Amino acid sequence: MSKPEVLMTGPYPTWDMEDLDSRYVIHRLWESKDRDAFLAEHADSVRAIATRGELGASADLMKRLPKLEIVSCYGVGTDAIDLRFARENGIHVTNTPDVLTEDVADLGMALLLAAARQIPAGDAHVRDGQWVKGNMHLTTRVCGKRVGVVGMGRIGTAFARRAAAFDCTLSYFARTPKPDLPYAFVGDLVALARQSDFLVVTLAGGEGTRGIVSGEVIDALGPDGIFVNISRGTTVDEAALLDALEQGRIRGAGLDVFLNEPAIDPRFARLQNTVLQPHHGSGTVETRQAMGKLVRDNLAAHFSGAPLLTPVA
Ligand SMILES: NC(=O)c1ccc[n+]([C@@H]2O[C@H](COP(=O)([O-])OP(=O)(O)OC[C@H]3O[C@@H](n4cnc5c(N)ncnc54)[C@H](O)[C@@H]3O)[C@@H](O)[C@H]2O)c1
Ligand SMILES: O=C(O)[C@H](O)COP(=O)(O)O
Repeated sequence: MSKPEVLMTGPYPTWDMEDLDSRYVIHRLWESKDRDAFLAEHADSVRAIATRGELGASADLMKRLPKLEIVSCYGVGTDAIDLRFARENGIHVTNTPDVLTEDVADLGMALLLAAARQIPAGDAHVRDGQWVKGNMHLTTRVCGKRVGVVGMGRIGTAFARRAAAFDCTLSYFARTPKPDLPYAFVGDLVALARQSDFLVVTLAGGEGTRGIVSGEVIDALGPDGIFVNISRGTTVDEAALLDALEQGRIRGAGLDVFLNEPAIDPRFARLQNTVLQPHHGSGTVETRQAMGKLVRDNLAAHFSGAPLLTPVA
């Protein structure tokens, strides 16, 4: 039997590419010189898209592939996939939940610690020879503080567990209370920010959460507050965040996600009170291997008629 044809929107690590190449005919969209011509050439044979969280699959792309059966996403966030179009057209969508949760939560904790304890500044103090001239300025304690988690899903819950181990007091904002969790539910995001020392965003992206962390929420966090975002850049009013950081209206931030990645607003690079990461929450070998395996297992399940492991649509 001939191999199913799969359109890939961007590359995966070598260990995935080798396996995918052995099982499927892979069409590498990112290598095409003329995207329209490339899609037209393979339109009648592509049965699957293997994509990444940030590349997604738009309705426009899916429309051009009339034989499309499944979109398998390397990432848990499906905000860049037009789920409505997929559902209306009977196209399956899968993602990679759970396998990345712990590493993303780890990075969230690392960003909080790095921003509060100003680890990059301490590193520079030692590295640049400033230490012999004098001691570094004092920083902010993390343990025992009040942490507000915005969006209490898998990653939010894993982050809260870590913060609890630092003896922090946890409260959270979600659409509905989670009675199984031993943390206080706060249904008003401004109120949550006002009563928190640190605000940590772990929400899903997409239109439902766009700009939900508004200027008002950031101001409510206050001049001693630290903001951490490990969700999507879209969840925060980024201009308001930048203004607040530049003007010292919040103490600092730890950010893994931004608008317009990777060409982020250059104002971020000039901030001394902010720790930046290149959307690397899931960026460990262990997690990326597990994510790639899940993408491949979902495709294999689909093409063998078995139930999908992690269906979204
Ligand atoms: N930084 C990274 O590298 C990285 C890695 C993986 C995931 N992520 C992001 O983290 C997000 C969360 O992942 P997860 O596995 O925890 O997903 P999840 O679905 O378990 O959690 C998302 C939470 O957001 C909540 N939510 C959605 N819309 C909301 C709204 N309008 N108001 C309040 N709460 C709302 C949901 O109820 C859910 O609890 C992903 O969607 C992705 O965007 C980032
Ligand atoms: O590559 C990514 O975007 C992240 O590592 C994981 O994807 P997600 O953030 O879409 O889950």
